[in-house]
Amino acid sequence: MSVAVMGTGKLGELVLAGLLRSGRPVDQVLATARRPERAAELAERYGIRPLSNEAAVARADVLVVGVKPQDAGKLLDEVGGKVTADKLVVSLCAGLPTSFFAERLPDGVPVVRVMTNTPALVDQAMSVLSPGAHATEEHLATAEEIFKPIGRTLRVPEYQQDAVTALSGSGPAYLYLVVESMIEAGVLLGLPRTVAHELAVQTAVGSAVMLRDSGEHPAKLRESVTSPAGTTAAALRELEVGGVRAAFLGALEAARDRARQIASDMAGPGR
Ligand SMILES: NC(=O)C1=CN([C@@H]2O[C@H](COP(=O)(O)OP(=O)(O)OC[C@H]3O[C@@H](n4cnc5c(N)ncnc54)[C@H](OP(=O)(O)O)[C@@H]3O)[C@@H](O)[C@H]2O)C=CC1
Ligand SMILES: O=C(O)[C@@H]1CCC=N1
Repeated sequence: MSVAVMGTGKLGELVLAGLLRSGRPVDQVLATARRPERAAELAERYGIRPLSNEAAVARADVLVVGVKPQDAGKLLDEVGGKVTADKLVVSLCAGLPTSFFAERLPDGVPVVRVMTNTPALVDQAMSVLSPGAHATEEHLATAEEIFKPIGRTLRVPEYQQDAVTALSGSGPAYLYLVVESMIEAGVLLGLPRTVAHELAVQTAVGSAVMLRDSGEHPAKLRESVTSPAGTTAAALRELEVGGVRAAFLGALEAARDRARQIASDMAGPGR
């Protein structure tokens, strides 16, 4: 089964690299790019020969749409009409419902919507799948074959995908901001930047692995760090005064609302 990444940017490249890393033969991994310089970069890095969108649609069994949501309409105008119902379209586009694709593809073409994230780089992605109208169990399993080797997968009903995008799609950025802020705080306290960096990164990695492997609720793990009348309680009070929890609630709502806005901006003919 051959897979084409259509629009190989930051996320598309991670999927492409994951396909190759997971042992898929190089002649079954295809990619398209808009700019010749980008095509050359991908060819050099992965030993593939990027091809046109039209050639990818003709050759691949699975078409992974990696363009920005705002470019998806144009891509579908270009090649959507040539996609046949024996192919599978996998959309990585934030916000866009599978109905957006169904309206621009021939009748019966199956579409699976997937929200993955950048830890795909280290086979630690969280990829969340939802079937569109014509996608069967077999199509979902085919999509999972692409994403399981690069992390965890989960299926949710499509109406949950904007919330998923806000949590795990954008989530790495929130965690990086926390680590970045801890590094700056360490520097403020007088630590050399390299030391602050190492401490913050290893603390993030150790805490994340413990969270996953212990299976404990984060509140319990936080309590076990917080000694009575100790340093952690003093720090946590400042974070609560700063409204960190409320800021996260507001941030995820904003991300969810932005996903909805992207979809409504793209709705209608000619977009
Ligand atoms: N980045 C992330 O963490 C995540 C992104 N996503 C989704 O993934 C998608 C890609 O995001 P991201 O990788 O960040 O964005 P990028 O802009 O890095 O990637 C999009 C790529 O598509 C290319 N492209 C656009 N139109 C065409 C076309 N007609 N034919 C061929 N290639 C084309 C662009 O080319 P050019 O280089 O010329 O601009 C670019 O390389 C988005 O839909 C986003 O919502 C989902 C989850 C996480
Ligand atoms: O910021 C974005 O729109 C994309 C989708 C989720 C993560 N990055």
